[in-house]
Amino acid sequence: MRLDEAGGLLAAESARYAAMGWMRGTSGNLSVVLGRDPLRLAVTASGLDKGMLEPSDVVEVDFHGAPVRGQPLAPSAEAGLHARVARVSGAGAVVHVHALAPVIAAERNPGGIVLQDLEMLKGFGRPADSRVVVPVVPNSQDMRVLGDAFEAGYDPATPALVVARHGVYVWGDDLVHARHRLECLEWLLRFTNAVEGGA
Ligand SMILES: CSCCC(=O)C(=O)COP(=O)(O)O
Ligand SMILES: [Zn+2]
Repeated sequence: MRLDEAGGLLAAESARYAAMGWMRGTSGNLSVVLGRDPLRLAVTASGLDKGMLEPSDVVEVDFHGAPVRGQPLAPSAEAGLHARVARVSGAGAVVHVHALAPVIAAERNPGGIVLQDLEMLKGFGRPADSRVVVPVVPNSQDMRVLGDAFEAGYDPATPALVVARHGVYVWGDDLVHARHRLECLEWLLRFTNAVEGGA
């Protein structure tokens, strides 16, 4: 995929998440894989209102999340984790939002959030009767620390990571696949929070 094509897709998906209230302020970031050998991603630029991105508000980064050449905008501060997730999982797209339900669920379940016997698990790529543990890692400003924590608990069958007191990452074959998974996971976590008591 070309960078300009990726920019259009990332801007449209970001606007959609922002309208859902999952990218408040300048929070959240999205990426799509442009090529695998070597790994290249298009990632949203840092610090912008993700509900108002232009297709040019993206940056091409390498497998460390660093810009591949002189580009006018800085990549997302979390580009390094996007690249790590794409590299380890083989996903074609990684999405990160600041929806509230995942953060509340992680606060209550810092060792991992258990989801079980729910029809919506099928929208997360798992059988309805399965037992899924969504990993939770402590927040860090160092993407290598977050990446190491992600990789240590990585289960190829579970395409999500919750960063405590921060937000959630979900990945898929492409941006639409990742969105469908995220929408279902957010529903599952809202359900879990409600059953456990509270929001
Ligand atoms: C108020 S958002 C704090 C930074 C963050 O967690 C985030 O998702 C946005 O960072 P970016 O560098 O991608 O704008
Ligand atoms: Zn974030």
